[in-house]
Amino acid sequence: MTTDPGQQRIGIFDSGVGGLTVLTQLYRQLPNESILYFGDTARLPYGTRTPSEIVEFVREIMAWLVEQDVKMVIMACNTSSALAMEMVQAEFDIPVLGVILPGAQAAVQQGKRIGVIATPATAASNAYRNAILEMDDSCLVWQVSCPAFVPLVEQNRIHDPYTCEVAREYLAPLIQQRIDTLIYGCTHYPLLAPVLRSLLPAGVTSIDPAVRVVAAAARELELLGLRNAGTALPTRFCVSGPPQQFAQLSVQWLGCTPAVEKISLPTVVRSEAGRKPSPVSLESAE
Ligand SMILES: N[C@@H](CCC(=O)O)C(=O)O
Repeated sequence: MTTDPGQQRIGIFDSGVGGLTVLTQLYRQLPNESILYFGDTARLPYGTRTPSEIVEFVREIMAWLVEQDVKMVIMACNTSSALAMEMVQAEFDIPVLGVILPGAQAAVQQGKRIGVIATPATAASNAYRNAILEMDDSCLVWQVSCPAFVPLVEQNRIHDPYTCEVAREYLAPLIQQRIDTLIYGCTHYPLLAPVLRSLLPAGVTSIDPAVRVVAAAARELELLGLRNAGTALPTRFCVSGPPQQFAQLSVQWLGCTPAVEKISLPTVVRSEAGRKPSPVSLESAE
């Protein structure tokens, strides 16, 4: 166990390279913090999985991150944030932030006609629609499920003409509705920003929830007295699939080739350390 809690790492996770958009924001806004990045590359994409599969994956990842002694977790994955936030808050006793609320908040401060592009699981969950309407019920929300995007990013086909074609199709109904704001409702999508921006009318503001979630993490660390006063350690990158593939793909966004470890996630058992103890009933407390 680390003695100074400030020096513990912040754990962030995604199915693949999408979380790098959150990592980039962490480097910008919290340069002194040390990060542990996990990409569940053996099981991506998450967006076409069932809700119960997603909850199970997140449970395993959370248990592993707690084992690694992180001081906070940022779910750098909209699909996980949309489907597993409730489970995480009920079962794990460390600060955890998701991307949905910060993204919704940024959008309602920006516009009234809001488009959301997201994975099929996130779109079907209505997490963004519900969060936006709860904050401002005068907003209009259109959600589009974009199943092709994550595989295209993970196959490094961002500049492929086919990607532009697919993006044009996904954005068409939103442009037709004259949206003024577009939420990148998947952390992979800011990596497609050059393509998406070339198709969107100039007046549409695009929202990357990563900016806000990291700002919220900074406030939370401050509040809890968990900011690192020292210098950041190099980011530790871990994946469940081939490490070389992740390293080769991510170099274009990181600007250097990361050292990547392959790890196996633990099978979760209820009484693991760091998890909330199950509530004690009156009978057993007596
Ligand atoms: N980065 C993705 C995960 C997408 C996927 O694996 O389908 C998200 O934010 O939802």
